[in-house]
Amino acid sequence: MSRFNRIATPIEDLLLIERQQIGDERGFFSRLFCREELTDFGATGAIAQINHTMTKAEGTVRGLHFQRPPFDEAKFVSCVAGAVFDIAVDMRPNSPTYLRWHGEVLSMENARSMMIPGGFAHGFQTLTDNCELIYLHDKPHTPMAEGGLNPLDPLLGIVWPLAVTQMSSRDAGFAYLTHDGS
Ligand SMILES: Cc1cn([C@H]2C[C@H](O)[C@@H](COP(=O)(O)OP(=O)(O)O[C@H]3O[C@H](C)C(=O)[C@H](O)[C@H]3O)O2)c(=O)[nH]c1=O
Repeated sequence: MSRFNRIATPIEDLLLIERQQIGDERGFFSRLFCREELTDFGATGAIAQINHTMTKAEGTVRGLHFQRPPFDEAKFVSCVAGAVFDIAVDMRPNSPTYLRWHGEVLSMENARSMMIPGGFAHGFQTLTDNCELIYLHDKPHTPMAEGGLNPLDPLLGIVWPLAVTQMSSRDAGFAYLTHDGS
């Protein structure tokens, strides 16, 4: 019996994964990831790095980040405390949904994760204080390959649920895209 329910999104290959929680009087047990069941995670299927972030204030935006090929990484993003509006932007040049974004609420309560293939930029906005995210990456952090999109870029047209209360200077400094996506 699968521990994960896969939900398609309007962007091909971008999946929402619902994790089964096995509850009892003590609370619940949940499998955060399973390579055997989620074989389509990443090109290699291997987990190269696991990251954990805590974001203190509601309304904070982190992202939108990506790594350029050959370091373009698949990410499996789960919210284990609080709730976030998680966004992925399709940056695959030949994709019919190139530069389209899709967002989902990930929270401790809804036990949902986003499976984001390589070729996407990722970011999120916190919907509560004290949000914690766990990221699984199939490639290591490679600063020289890192790039970013401005979360407020009008060309992307991302509708953030809340007024943006905090953003790193790096994220705020990403240049807006031009109409050819450059
Ligand atoms: C990503 C990363 C960062 N760092 C260091 C670099 C900085 O000194 C510090 C904070 O990095 P940054 O400001 O890039 O952290 P976020 O803004 O949360 O970035 C992350 O959040 C967005 C939403 C993502 O999707 C990425 O996973 C990741 O880029 O951690 C590391 O040491 N290893 C890493 O793998």
